Amino acid sequence: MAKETHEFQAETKQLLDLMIHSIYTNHEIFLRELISNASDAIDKVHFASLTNRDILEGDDSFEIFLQPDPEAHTLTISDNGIGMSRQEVIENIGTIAKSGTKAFMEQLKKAKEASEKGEAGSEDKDLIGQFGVGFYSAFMVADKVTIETRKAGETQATRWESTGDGSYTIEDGSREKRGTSITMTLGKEFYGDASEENYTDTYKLERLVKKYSDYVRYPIRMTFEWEETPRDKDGKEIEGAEKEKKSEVRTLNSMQPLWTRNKSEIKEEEYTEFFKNQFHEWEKPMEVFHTHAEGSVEYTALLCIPSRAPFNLYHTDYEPGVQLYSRHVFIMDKCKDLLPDYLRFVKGLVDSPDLSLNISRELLQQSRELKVIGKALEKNILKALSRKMKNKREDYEAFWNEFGKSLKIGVYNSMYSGSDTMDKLKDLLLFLSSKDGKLVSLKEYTERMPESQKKIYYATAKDKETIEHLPQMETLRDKGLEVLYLLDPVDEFCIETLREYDGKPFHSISRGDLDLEDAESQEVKKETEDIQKKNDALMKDIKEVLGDKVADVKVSARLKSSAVCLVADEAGPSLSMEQTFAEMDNPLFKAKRILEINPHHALFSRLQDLHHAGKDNKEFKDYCDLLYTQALLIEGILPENPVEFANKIAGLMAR
Ligand SMILES: Nc1ncnc2c1ncn2[C@@H]1O[C@H](COP(=O)(O)OP(=O)(O)OP(=O)(O)O)[C@@H](O)[C@H]1O
Repeated sequence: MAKETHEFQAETKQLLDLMIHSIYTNHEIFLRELISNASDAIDKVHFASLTNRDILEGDDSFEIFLQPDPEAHTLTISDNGIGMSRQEVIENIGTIAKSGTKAFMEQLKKAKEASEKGEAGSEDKDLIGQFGVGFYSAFMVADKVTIETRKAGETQATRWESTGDGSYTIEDGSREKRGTSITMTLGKEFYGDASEENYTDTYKLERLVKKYSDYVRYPIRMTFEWEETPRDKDGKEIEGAEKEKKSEVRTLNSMQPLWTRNKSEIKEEEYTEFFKNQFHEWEKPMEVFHTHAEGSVEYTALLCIPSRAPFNLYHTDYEPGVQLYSRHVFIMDKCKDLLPDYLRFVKGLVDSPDLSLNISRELLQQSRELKVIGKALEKNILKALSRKMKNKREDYEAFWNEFGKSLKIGVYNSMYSGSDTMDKLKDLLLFLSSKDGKLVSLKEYTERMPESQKKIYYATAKDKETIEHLPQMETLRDKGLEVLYLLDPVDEFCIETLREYDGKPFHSISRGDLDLEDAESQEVKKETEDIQKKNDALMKDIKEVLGDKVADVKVSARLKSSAVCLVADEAGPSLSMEQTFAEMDNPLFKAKRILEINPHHALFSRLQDLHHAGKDNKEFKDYCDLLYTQALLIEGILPENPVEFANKIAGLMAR
């Protein structure tokens, strides 16, 4: 096919521009990224060869080869992996289909700004791996990148070339063997003996491979050349003899998988490097699990809880799962059937001789062995979390802030899966408390409940301040009752799924009756019921005016200084759940709204007066409407018709 020139996608252009002009100083990681791509490509052909040996075309000595050329100022990284077809090159290299790219660019811009402001540490963030824009990192050091690739099983090779300036060319290539070679024509700061970052220097490359890619499972090889004075038969240099050129191909990486080594001999930094290398982590993991078991199923697991949640952890494009190996041979990436979904943030691998290499992935994912391993690992992780919560509270809270949402979603989902997940997770949950503004567990909450309190109270809103200003909070605050603040929409779904903790039911302060048991509250309740009876007609007429906006209108026992509040009926969704459903474009779930009016507020007697003048009186109707809209606003819900509301207020003010 003829040579074609293609424009990069607008997003790709932006990304390349940022890469090239980035202040991102850790250029050397480009090597790790390209080696990691090469290793992935070999994994793919290796795996395909398990069921189709022909794909290897007789070449099964997998390797990655580095070829620096100081004269031409180039560095080539070759692999005999799966390769790419012309179409795949266009799809994988020319376009960025990943939704993460935008987020990546924002982070990169932020890092740039932070570094311009001189904020410490801002430049070390290894953003590249996190967002999976690995290949493009080549443009940090190269003025031109050339790819020669041939897909295993196909005959035509493809050549791709770009200077990173907005377009690339693509044409037929001449590569004969399957696999990919990426040649970087290095920028002038990146070659030559005078350069601090000379990527044509074999010793520098060797050091970088040791540092970043030592555990890569395939040999990373390079030819070393040197000059040597010839020696005599006793091994002594021959005086005056002319130096001879020597060369040797050496393997740069140890290839010994870290997880096969003895735990006690592994340093913390080695684990950190490993997770950075293999799992695109960019900081030291929060927790590392390295276990070996020899029960009914033998396995070694090396897992970690990262120190930060990836930006897309809860998006559909996030792929959870751990890598699987059998006797150190890679089987698959991202096996999501090993651990439950609520542990989707756990990264790492499992290597087991009991996992079969030769069955389909579908069967493998349902295998008994995998289930046994998964259950054991889940147990280990939960135990470790529970220990952390008990003994290292600060660390646990750091974990919670990053990954708590996952556990809460896990509890909610157990409603459908019918599993015992809920029981496993309930003691690991934390919520913000009204007591001291700190995070509290359900156990801690119930242990410090006064005896007269029979329920666990909670309030929902977008932020702490809104809850603190809710009219309903006043009574509870006055009585010194602790309220859990549920600030994330998933919190309420989680609590509703649990229903109770240690026999104590959860109760929203914006729902049904508060059921306070103390003597004073009982008295208020009785008094409220009396007022309700006496004002039955008033309540009925307010309800009639408001029509189907509310399910009921009641005299309130929960209000102190505010005139009104809106609560939801005991059954059905709450107001905040209704909001969440509406945001999810699911407006069918509606809360049954109950308007509560404070009988001790001056407005109440005004309402009574207006009511005396007749329920069809316009002013009475306006008051009812205004009261309802106020209650909506307090809940953070916009009125359906803000103009009408504003006009009514204006009219009232002008009177
Ligand atoms: N050496 C290679 N051999 C075959 N395909 C490759 C090679 N290098 C890159 N690719 C293809 O190009 C795609 C894009 O690579 P890139 O490094 O930008 O992202 P990635 O590898 O998918 O993500 P990440 O860097 O997070 O692993 C790869 O997914 C792969 O399909």
